[in-house]
Amino acid sequence: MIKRSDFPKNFVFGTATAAYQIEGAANEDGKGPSIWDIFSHTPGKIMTGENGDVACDHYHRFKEDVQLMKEIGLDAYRFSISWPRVMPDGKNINQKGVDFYNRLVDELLEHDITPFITLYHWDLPYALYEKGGWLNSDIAMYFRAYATFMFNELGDRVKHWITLNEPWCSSFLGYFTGEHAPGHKNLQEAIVAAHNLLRSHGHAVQSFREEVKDGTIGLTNVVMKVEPGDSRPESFLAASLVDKFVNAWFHDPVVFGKYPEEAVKVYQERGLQVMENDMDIISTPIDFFGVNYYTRTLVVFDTTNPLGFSYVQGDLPKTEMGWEIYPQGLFDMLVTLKERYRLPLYITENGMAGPDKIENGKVKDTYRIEYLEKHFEKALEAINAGVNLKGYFIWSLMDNFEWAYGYSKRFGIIYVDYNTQKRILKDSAYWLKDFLIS
Ligand SMILES: OC[C@@H]1[C@@H](O)[C@H](O)[C@@H](O)c2[nH]c(CCc3ccccc3)c[n+]21
Repeated sequence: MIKRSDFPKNFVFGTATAAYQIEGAANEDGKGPSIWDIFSHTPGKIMTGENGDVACDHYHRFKEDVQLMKEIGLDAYRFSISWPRVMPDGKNINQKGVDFYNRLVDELLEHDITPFITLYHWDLPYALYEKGGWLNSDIAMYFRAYATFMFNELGDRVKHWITLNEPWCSSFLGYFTGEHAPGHKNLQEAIVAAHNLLRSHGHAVQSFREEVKDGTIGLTNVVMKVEPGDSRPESFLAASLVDKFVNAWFHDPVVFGKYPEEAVKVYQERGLQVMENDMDIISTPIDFFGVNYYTRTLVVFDTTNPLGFSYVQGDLPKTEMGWEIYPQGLFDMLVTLKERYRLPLYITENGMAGPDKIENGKVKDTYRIEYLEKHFEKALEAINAGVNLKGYFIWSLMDNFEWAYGYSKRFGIIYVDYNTQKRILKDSAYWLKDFLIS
């Protein structure tokens, strides 16, 4: 049985959350609307018709939540800052919003929990969306100013920063499939948004080097293990191409200063415009990649689809999200990332949505314990294979607003009763507590 002491001494175990998914207080103390506030209030966008107005009420309950993290024995906590809470119009400061994050950071430090901050986890100030949002190249300057302000405000106490959470999701789910805010369905917009997201990332890293000299900064991507869904050679080709679009497209430019060749041609015909010195900014050196790993993606050759491929369902056991449980993919991707980019890595998200039910005041989420155990084992295997893996953040600390699924998907190791806001440690939290002292 795997033990915490099998991991390197300074390896950090933590949990991850995001502002819009847990804070609530959506219109309180001067916070401005984000694109997710508007999207979640737009009929038909959220499967359950719910929104993040209250969520887990973390804005008011953060002391209790930090106490629970301490009780479990977490080393670290990854959370995001709501840009429109600190800058309601995307530019001018709302001191009450800033004060909340100062209080949260101080509470974490008082409990010996290391804060890891994500600057952007999808909740763009709506005021900036009205100026074009990620489609307007000026967004990089707004993001740089926001990042610089936060580095100055919290950089004396917070030494680990992530610029963006999953630019692939922000651009392709937000601007191509339309499943996420702002709900556009335009491939050209998705490509432009992705480029501006990466430019914004690069500008924030440049500022960080001036403002927080003893800190580390990285980029978190969703990392999908893309495999062929059948044995046709064309499907192997399709899988390798999809891997370029979803994985390499958001890693290569940050390290090599160039987009993957095979994909550039496709995108240049669809509106990608790279200006002079964009790639130099995007490839400003970072200290680590954050890896959000959940499952594999199966792809088959498909001429009926204009892009030449389609996704297929695999036959492995699945979580409540319909995602296959595939721990081997975590090992494979950690090794792939290490060999290609030679950067330290953090698993910034891994976890599962389960059919969590309260029975006699307990949640017997044995399936989540097994899921975490298997993925912990693969992470350790990767470390022993030479991957410089520095930490592992479970998604998530507590059940929360699961974007287009509303509150119907529970990822937490802590159960949230949304009627009473009562927090109940699931069996997986007790298992983790024991693991962390093993
Ligand atoms: O869905 C669970 C979590 C979200 O709650 C987080 O906010 C977000 O960072 C996050 N990203 C992913 C992976 C996204 C993804 C999976 C499979 C296919 C496409 C995208 C899963 N999650």
